[in-house]
Amino acid sequence: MTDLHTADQVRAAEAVALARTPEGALMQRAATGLATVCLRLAGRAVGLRVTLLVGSGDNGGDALWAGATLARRGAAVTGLLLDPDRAHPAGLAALRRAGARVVTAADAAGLDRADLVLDGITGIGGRGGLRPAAADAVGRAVAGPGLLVAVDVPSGVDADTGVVEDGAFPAQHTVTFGAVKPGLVVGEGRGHAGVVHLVDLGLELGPPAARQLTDGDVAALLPDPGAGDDKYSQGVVGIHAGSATYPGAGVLCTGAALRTRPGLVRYAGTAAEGVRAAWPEAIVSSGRPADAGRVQAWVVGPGGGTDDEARDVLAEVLALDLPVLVDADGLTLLADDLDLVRHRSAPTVLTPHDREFTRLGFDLAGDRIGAARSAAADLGAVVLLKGDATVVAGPDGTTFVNGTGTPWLATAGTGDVLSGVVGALLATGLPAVEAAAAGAHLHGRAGQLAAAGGPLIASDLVRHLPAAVHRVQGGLGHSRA
Ligand SMILES: NC(=O)C1=CN([C@@H]2O[C@H](COP(=O)(O)OP(=O)(O)OC[C@H]3O[C@@H](n4cnc5c(N)ncnc54)[C@H](OP(=O)(O)O)[C@@H]3O)[C@@H](O)[C@H]2O)[C@@H](O)CC1
Ligand SMILES: [K+]
Repeated sequence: MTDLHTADQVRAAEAVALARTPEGALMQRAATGLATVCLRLAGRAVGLRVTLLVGSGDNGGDALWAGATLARRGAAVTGLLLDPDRAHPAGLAALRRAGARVVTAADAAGLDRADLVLDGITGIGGRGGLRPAAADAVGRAVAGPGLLVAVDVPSGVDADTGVVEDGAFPAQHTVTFGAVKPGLVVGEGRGHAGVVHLVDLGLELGPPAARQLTDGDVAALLPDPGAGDDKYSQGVVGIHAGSATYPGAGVLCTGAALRTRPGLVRYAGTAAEGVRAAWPEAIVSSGRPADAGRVQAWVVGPGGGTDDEARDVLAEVLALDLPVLVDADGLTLLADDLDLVRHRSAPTVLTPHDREFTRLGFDLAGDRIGAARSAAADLGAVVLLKGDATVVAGPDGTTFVNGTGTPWLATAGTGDVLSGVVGALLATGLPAVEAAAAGAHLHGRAGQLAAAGGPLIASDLVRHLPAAVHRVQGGLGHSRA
């Protein structure tokens, strides 16, 4: 599990640690970790041309100290001071002692010829868009071929929300201190942070603001069937998706459920003929969900249309005292009567993309974690807000950010697959927020595996689900972390 802590949480823990350690010790620890990662990434120090973009706070101090270490190892380091009078004094002295060049913005020629650029403009103390001198330095540095490494947080990225301001530093790697901040793994911030490396500062952090599951965490939520299990004990999922004219959503959703947890899948709906042809393993009927027989969780909505019949089915399923996942057309219908969800006592999982989220009446202004959380609290439901890094929030504030997403998943039908995966996990009896988070993780892993063979379509995802389950359980020679 990767715990995600906000800037305020890190600051509070740092304040406690600072009071217990000699002056400068924490910054030394951070800078040593930073230099170590840089050396590993660059593969050498001697002759390496390094440019430090140095802001006026402690983030700049980290860059200066790390630059001094690299210079002592033989790198040709240039420190560009964006606010020379306010550069971290001890860090600057160390850089000069190590023999590095120190320049100001007026004298910054050659910025685009570095092999490695360290962004120490702002960290968790940054506010808003970069100031002109900083933005100009970023623009010139990124025009070159150098490896782009952000110190703690890419400057211009909000550490908590992942909102990216114009001119922000587009890092390929981010070396972050004390804890991974949510803004490095969610929204546009994920793309700007690149690969995140955590340097442990030994901080005593409280409960995280959000979490990211690892393969090992998901494996623990998916125990293999035991000798005493039968098709019912693994959970029976019911699916109402697709239509006679467009059976695709029913076929994909049913297939995904079967491939995730092949206990028993019941399909009830008008795509019965297509689903039966595709999946002889499913128990298929064209009747109403309430008549489908024993079911432990329902999926309703994908490709089901928005007519009166679909509206009746949605109300009928939501009236059952069982976990229910609502997606796609079901969300469109739900937007007219959110009380259908608010009044439930059994768990509900809603899986909107951005447009469906706003259609439900919630604001989505940059802060995806905050938005998903407030919708979940308002509705008393688990909200899975789809995205490059899908956010899953429970009504009690429990929050997960998915780390396995791939842009290849942005193709038709992948949402139907996700609904089937999460529905199958809900039917096993997992708490709804964990079923949703684990489902998003598996769906992403299946996407990564499918995309390894080139562009993927949704049915490739279904085919790769067993391999994704195997992968998270430690198969294919991969570690679980
Ligand atoms: N505390 C600790 O123990 C440890 C902290 N550590 C490190 O400290 C970092 C936090 O340091 P911090 O608090 O000094 O803030 P920081 O991120 O450097 O930014 C503030 C400065 O930036 C400026 N500035 C603001 N916005 C700007 C903008 N848009 N564009 C341009 N400039 C802008 C702002 O200027 P001002 O508003 O004051 O004029 C101010 O001078 C943290 O991320 C980690 O790297 C580690 O060493 C581990 C130990
Ligand atoms: K930075």
